[in-house]
Amino acid sequence: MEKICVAVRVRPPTSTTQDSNNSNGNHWNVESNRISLHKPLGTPVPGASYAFDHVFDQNSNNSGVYELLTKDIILAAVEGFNGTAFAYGQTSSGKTYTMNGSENDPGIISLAVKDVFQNIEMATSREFLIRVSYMEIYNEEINDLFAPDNQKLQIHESLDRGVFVAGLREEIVNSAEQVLKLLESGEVNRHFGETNMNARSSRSHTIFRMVIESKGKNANSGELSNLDAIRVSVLNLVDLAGSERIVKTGAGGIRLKEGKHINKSLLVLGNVINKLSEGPKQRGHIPYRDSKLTRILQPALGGNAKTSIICTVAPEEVHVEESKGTLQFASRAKRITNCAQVNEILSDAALLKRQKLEIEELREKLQGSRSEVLEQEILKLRNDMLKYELEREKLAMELEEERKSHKERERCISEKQAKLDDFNSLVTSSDHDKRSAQDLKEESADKHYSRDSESFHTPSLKSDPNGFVAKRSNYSQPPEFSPVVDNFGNVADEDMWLKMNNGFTVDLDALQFTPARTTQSLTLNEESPDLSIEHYKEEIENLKRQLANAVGEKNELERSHANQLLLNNRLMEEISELQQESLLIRDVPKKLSESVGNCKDIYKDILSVMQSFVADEKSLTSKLLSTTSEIGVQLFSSLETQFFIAADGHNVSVSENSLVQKQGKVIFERLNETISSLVASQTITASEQKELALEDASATRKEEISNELDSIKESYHILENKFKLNNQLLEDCKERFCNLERECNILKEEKTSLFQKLTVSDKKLGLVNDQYEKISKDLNTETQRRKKLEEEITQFSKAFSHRQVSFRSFNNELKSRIENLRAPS
Ligand SMILES: Nc1ncnc2c1ncn2[C@@H]1O[C@H](COP(=O)(O)OP(=O)(O)OP(=O)(O)O)[C@@H](O)[C@H]1O
Repeated sequence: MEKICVAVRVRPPTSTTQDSNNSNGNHWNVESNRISLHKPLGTPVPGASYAFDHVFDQNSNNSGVYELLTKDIILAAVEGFNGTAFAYGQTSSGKTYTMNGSENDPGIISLAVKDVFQNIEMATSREFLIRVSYMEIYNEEINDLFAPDNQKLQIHESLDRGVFVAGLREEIVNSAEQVLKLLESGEVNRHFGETNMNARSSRSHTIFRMVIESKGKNANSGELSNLDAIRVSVLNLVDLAGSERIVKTGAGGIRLKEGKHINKSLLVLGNVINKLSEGPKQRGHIPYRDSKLTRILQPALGGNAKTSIICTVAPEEVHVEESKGTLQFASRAKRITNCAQVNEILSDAALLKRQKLEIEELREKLQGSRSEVLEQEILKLRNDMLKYELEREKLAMELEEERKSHKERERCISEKQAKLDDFNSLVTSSDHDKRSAQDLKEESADKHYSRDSESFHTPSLKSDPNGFVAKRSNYSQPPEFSPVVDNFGNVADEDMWLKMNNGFTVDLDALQFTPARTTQSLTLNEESPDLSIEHYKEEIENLKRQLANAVGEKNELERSHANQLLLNNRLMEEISELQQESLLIRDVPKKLSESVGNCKDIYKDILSVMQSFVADEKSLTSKLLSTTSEIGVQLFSSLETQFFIAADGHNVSVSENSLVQKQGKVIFERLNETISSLVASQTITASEQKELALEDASATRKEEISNELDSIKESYHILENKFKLNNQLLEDCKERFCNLERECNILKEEKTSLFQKLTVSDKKLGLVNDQYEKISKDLNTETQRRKKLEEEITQFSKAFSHRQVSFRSFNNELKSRIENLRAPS
């Protein structure tokens, strides 16, 4: 047995609260492992001093916290002990910072992951398998952070796995880096939200889980008991959502709903811690089942695990009340003792494990049903079992009969086969005996055997006189008929024919039997010598058909026999399954009887607690309570008896039923008596009534006033907050107005300078326009001048060509005159 390790960590004041913290109010003082509230002048506030295993002040870092609080748990987890570390505290007190850390100050989760892998590397004598999962409990629903589609997962409980979340994705990992990457991806799916208290407030409880399995490396050679065992430990690292006062967080809508769920589950956690801190005798029923969080953390709280809790505290004076609440929670948690032990599973117990699982599944299936339904189901299963047994016996008998008739048929077939063989041998020997000189005559004729001969295709006999064909053709008497081929199985194949007949090929298809044989050595024929060969043929054909039928029948029977065997095996399997199931079911009433016993104890506890609230033992309420208690206990006892009887393996007999009925009757009478006595006690005197009425009225009034006072306080807080908010808004507005005014002036200046620039540009534009018009005019004049010049050039070129023509004719004329002149006259 060891106590839970509890530490407190005070976070540094946040930038938004730093100013208010500087105000000279009460403050927390940390000294060694003690934290106490001090007045502004340093005197301690009475009753507000707490001691823990460790107290970390504002200057602490995550690795310091890890070293002192969590490292041992991680080492133990590698050695096979379950471990849990969780952070508890009001919203914005630094839980997520402690568990997840920051870039410069890695949190407990990443330090733990790295340490696990480092320790595994050092444990060289064992081999390890690590699985990780990451879930959140958001609005009392479990979601898988590694697989966002896995929502609303259910919690189950089994003998070997304990409490577990069904359907949660588990990743097998082999390095710290891989785990940290997975965590990063899971973090994206987590629910965060902004509140007045925390810009990034966790809206869900998260549980990061590592399952560490290990086995000795030399399992086969070493001592069986130690090395063959598999160690399985579960390490939970939990970041709880913070408790919050709705007024402070300013939550509404979704945030409000989340806040309610968070507070409710933390309240249940508080209740569980309260109960556990009371010690084993006083604690009674522990309400683990009241929330998913406590259900999952059940082994960590008073169970088989090493557990540490880090309670985070916000230093600001405004949070003093919440911080006190956290410290009280921590003080109570300190009293809890756990009993951690190495979890070892023997490998040859795997079958047993599976059976336990099946029993568990069956139990779960049956849980929630009422006892009659259970009994009916048991009866139904028993009936089914009997039915199956009967059916099995019937089938076994049928099978036996089938076997017998099968043997009979086989015997018939073998007899027929023997007959047929006899017949064949008779036919063969008779053929052999009746070889005749006719063969010799045919021998010469066969020399000239022609393949064209339509009548009789018989192979050469001379080629191999001792061969099969020759022998078969060697009739002692002149045959009128060729031998009868009884069975083509005995006839040589084509190659053989060729070998035997020196290249002569016989057409087996054309082989015919000659008609009407007169002599046969067969006994049958002796009795009826006139029997024709057709008759034999027919008989042989018949026998062959019979044989084929018999063989078919035999095959069919073999098939059905195999089917029957299969069916039989299947039935045997089903029956043994059913027998196992019925054995398991037989255990159910016993378990139910146990759980009814437990319920009875819890019920008693509840009622005794309720009675302790009633001051006057003789009051009506007290009487009512004690009667209810007795009735309830009796009811539970009858249920217990019922289940006990059922667990004994009997159906509830008539006499037992009447016993239960009697008990019911007694309960009913007791109830009637109580009601009448209650009614009687109501007739009290008028003065007593008045007194009571007055007392009631004053109590009610007092309660009303106290309620009103509470609501006024609450409204005052709300108004105060609103006032602060409005002031803040006003300040913001002023600042924004100044900013806007400044921006407006700048804009005005910009506008004037732009206007000036615009005028200058206008002037420049006018000048450019003038220049443009002038250039256009010049261009027109130039164009016209150019046109004129072109016309002149045209005229000049016309005149030039005209002159060129007249010059050429003048030249010609001149040339002819010179010719004339030169010519001798
Ligand atoms: N030890 C610390 N050193 C520096 N900053 C811290 C420390 N603890 C908390 N903070 C800062 O305080 C703020 C609130 O912390 P955090 O989000 O961890 O609170 P929480 O308890 O997880 O709140 P909630 O329950 O709303 O999720 C964050 O900005 C965080 O960085």
